[in-house]
Amino acid sequence: MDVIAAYAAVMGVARDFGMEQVPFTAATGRVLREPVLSDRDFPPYDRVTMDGIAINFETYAKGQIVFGVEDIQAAGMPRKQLGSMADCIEVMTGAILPELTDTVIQYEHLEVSEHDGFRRFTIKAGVEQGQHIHRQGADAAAGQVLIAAGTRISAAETGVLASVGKTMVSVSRLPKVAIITTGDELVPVSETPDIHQVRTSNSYTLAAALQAELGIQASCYHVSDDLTAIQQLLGSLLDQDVLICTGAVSAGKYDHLPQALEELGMQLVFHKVQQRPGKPFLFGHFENGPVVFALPGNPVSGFMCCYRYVLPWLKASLQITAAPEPYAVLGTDVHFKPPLTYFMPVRLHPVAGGQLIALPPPYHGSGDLAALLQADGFLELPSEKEIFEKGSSYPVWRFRS
Ligand SMILES: Nc1nc2c(c(=O)[nH]1)N[C@H]1C(S)=C(S)[C@@H](COP(=O)(O)OP(=O)(O)OC[C@H]3O[C@@H](n4cnc5c(N)ncnc54)[C@H](O)[C@@H]3O)O[C@H]1N2
Ligand code: MOO
Repeated sequence: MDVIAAYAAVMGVARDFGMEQVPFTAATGRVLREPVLSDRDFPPYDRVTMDGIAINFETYAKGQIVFGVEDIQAAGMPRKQLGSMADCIEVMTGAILPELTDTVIQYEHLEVSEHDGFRRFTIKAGVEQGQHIHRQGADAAAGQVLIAAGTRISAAETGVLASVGKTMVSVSRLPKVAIITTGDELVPVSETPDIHQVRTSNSYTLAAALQAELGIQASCYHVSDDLTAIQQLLGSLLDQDVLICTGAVSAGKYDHLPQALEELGMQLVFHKVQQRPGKPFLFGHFENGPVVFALPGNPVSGFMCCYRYVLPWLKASLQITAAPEPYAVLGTDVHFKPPLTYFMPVRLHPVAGGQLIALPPPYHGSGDLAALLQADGFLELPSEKEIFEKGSSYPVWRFRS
């Protein structure tokens, strides 16, 4: 199966994890499931945007430049009204524009003087009618959709939720995800491995990706290379929404995972994708049970499959409105012969004009986890070609922004 077909097959079994109501203060990073409307015009009144005075422009247009001060209108004060067209009201940023005024002049363009105990302002610069007023409804009318359903709530959305008084919001429920690692060569992080052993890292990489990208808190399990033990563990996790396994999925004598999943009743969608890394990737689902991503054990393989398949699937299932994939431009010629889609680790260099130039760091294959430290994403080089010229562009799956 090729990458395009595998991706389509994965997306074909998208699930809905449901919704929940959360306080807006706890909603950052979550996916909004209802449109958020403006409860009133934005701004809700003609808002003064400079500290200074408000006048009626017609008086100024007739040639008057000295204005006596009648009153003051500060932010938070109920609206006042200009008594005489020959006068002004001092106004502060954020205040409602006083009635019968239509123009604001900032203090920097004024000279203050006192006359018979009265304060007066003389205008020292040109004035345009209506200046320094943020008009009622200029940003949004009451009842307008400000945030569409499907938006991932960022700091900007949080501010708008506060502005419209939306204390509780409906968001996608986060799925229950279990990450299962396999392999007798793996030892816990806190232990010193023997020469033939390695510390386990895949569960941490994948859990970190889910946490960072979607705020999902996965639970992690490890099981030895034993068919019965694998079956027991998987059997106890069928109440999860998603199982992400790593390792034991290729052709080795101890690669029991495909058999264990099949015997538990998983419906296999595919096993093996024409890609490097990540060729032994297996995908399936249980009827009324979890969706299963069985990723190859090699650390870069699992990581790539997570960004190319697992995260897009989770985003679709969480009902996030999809953004188009970014492209990057190859900064060097690349040769890749096998008839496989090549996901090449690349560092991305932004250049003037908005392009991203992709350059591969030294990379020694899918066991070379440390190569990712010098990379920002995977450039997807299609299987139909062997030579990829400098200057050509391809989709890039970013894991660092
Ligand atoms: N005869 C064949 N051999 C292999 C094939 C094949 O098609 N035919 N595919 C190769 C490819 S490609 C990959 S990728 C690997 C994937 O193998 P498995 O998914 O079965 O993974 P393991 O054999 O269990 O482990 C591979 C490698 O990754 C290390 N690993 C595993 N889990 C972790 C972890 N949690 N943390 C850190 N490192 C981990 C493991 O130690 C191995 O070095 O198969 C090829 N072989
Ligand atoms: O496809 Mo494997 O993931 O090359 O190492």
